[in-house]
Amino acid sequence: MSFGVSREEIQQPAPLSTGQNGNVVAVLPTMATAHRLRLNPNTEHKPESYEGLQLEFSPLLFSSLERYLPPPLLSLPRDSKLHYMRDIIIRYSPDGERTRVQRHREYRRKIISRYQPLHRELYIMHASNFFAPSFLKAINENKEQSFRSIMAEPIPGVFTFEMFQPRFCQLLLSEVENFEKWVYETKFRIMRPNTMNKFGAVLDDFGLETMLDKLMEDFIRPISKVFYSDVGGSTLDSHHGFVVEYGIDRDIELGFHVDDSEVTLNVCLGKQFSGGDLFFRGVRCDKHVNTETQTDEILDYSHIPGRAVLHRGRHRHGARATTSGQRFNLLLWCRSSVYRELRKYQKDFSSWCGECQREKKEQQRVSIAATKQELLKREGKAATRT
Ligand SMILES: O=C(O)CCC(=O)C(=O)O
Ligand SMILES: [Fe+2]
Repeated sequence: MSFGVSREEIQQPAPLSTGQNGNVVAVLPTMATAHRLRLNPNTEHKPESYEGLQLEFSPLLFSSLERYLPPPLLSLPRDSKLHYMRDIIIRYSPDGERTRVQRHREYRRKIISRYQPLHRELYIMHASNFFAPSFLKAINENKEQSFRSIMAEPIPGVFTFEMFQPRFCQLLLSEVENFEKWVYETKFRIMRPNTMNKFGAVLDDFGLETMLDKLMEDFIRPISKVFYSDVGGSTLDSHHGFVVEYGIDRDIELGFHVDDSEVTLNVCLGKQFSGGDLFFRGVRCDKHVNTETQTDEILDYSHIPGRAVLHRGRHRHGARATTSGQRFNLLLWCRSSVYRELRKYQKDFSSWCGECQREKKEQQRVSIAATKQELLKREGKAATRT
């Protein structure tokens, strides 16, 4: 399940980027992600003892639940496992998170019971009707080489490929417009995808959650497992799916930001438009989110209907003004609860953060220079002795 989002604006020192006014980075604060458990317990695993700790639930509950944790979490410190399991228990406890989840469920239930879908065929995954044949073939082959054969990678970590059939794009657009019409006529107060968008609709809220879950699990996760394993690409387990709408009477542009996702799928659905380029400016961890852009991190991409862009959520980006016509894009923010838990303990992000990489290289350069200096000094001393 996913929730409405708010974004937080952060000051950004002037980046080395072309033409964007944005000296602001908008970061989407972390939303509650769906923590997951295994279906069957790992009977080989010997759980820790949680006796003697100040806990609001029985220590035995934690020991029993530990066998259900996803395998990568089992070797974490006891505190971490405790934290993860506590989040799950709280979700099912009387107050707090549970109230929030329940309110959102109630909101969805109301919409789904009142809104009449226009194209029911969209609500169940039908791969051969939805996807371009080249995309389906690559997914079926499920090999890095097959994925690469249909993809362009204009800058490391950003992949673009033909994904949806034109008819699917038209049907989804027409469904979203029908939903918006219903919202207008019934004056139902809906939540927009996030606070930076005044327009657009959360697809999960009006019945498309199951279809989008399938899209993530069967189509995006296999690709992410290959290209984004360093940010939990193989353990994506929840999503936030929505459509954004740009044009003269809609949103115009989208400021510089990072997504609240591990991996983002962004597909242009149409219609006819000019402008609206997506710009990328390097991947950053929390600590480095406001650091300068390097020249080799600059990418400007023009959307093409039916074509997908796949990137890490932490890849800084924004969308320029749509100057005429209307642009609709489908966004699927894919998240991994397991990765988010692990990230709290792992502070080396140099496999994906451009600035962490630069810092690491600089440290290595300094240490090599110091070693060379030391060796030269020793050789110099040895030379004077002989
Ligand atoms: O409009 C676009 O293509 C970008 C949308 C986006 O980045 C977002 O909604 O997070
Ligand atoms: Fe985004």
